[in-house]
Amino acid sequence: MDYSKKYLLKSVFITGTDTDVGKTYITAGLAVALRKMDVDVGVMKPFAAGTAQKKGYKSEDVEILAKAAQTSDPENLVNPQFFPISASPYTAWKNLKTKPKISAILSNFKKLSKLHEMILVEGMGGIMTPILKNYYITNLIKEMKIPTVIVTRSKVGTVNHTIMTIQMCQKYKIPIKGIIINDFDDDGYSVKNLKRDLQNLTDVKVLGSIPFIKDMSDASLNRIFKKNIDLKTLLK
Ligand SMILES: Nc1ncnc2c1ncn2[C@@H]1O[C@H](COP(=O)(O)OP(=O)(O)OP(=O)(O)O)[C@@H](O)[C@H]1O
Ligand SMILES: C[C@H](N)[C@H](N)CCCCCC(=O)O
Ligand SMILES: [Mg+2]
Repeated sequence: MDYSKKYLLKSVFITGTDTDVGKTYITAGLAVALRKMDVDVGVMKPFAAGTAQKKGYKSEDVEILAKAAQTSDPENLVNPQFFPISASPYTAWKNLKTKPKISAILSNFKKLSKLHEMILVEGMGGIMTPILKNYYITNLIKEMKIPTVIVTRSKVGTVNHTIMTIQMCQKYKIPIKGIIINDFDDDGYSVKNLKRDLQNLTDVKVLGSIPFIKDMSDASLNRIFKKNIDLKTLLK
């Protein structure tokens, strides 16, 4: 079946209010829970950066995502570009002279969309991470023509970051499926109050919150995400 037509709309970009907010952990958990609902889910990390792993996938993010989705899609399809420094694609380009390849990202996304019902695409850093001059994660999401989920922490300061991220989505006319609060900080806001305030201040739905995950096994992720995330809205 040519999924690219029927299911592309189901694909979702997972962005966040910053790097290290938990986009990989949340994307992995969503991939496991959706797979357990018999959704044929694929994963993509268009750009990855950092210290390359010695074995298997270069990017640890990609390893976590591929394991969660249990796909055997080739690495160059899932992660078309890896930069061996911890930086944005733009900075990596300026430092390493390797230009980010947007066309490869978009054509690989199309190929993956033909192989699965739904693709979860993990971003990189926050939504205004620069890829080229005047081309950000926002522009990439627009060209992929898919909605986004925003991952935010529960630490104090997250309200500002979340509102700024939402306002950038609105500026670029990117549909927002919802917010997921990654409540892995022990000194953050109460999730109940944070959910109340974010929804009141932004009119964007909070799809749920995820606690500190001790066990990244399938069974654990499936239990946590099924219990805490409104997957139906995600699949609408
Ligand atoms: N819910 C969680 N439970 C336990 N640890 C978490 C959780 N979420 C994030 N972490 C911790 O925070 C680190 C960063 O999370 P993660 O790699 O998912 O961030 P990211 O937003 O994907 O970052 P990047 O922008 O580099 O892709 C993880 O390596 C893990 O140690
Ligand atoms: C390497 C790191 N873990 C991320 N993958 C890349 C984060 C880019 C951040 C750009 C910035 O806002 O400074
Ligand atoms: Mg990540």
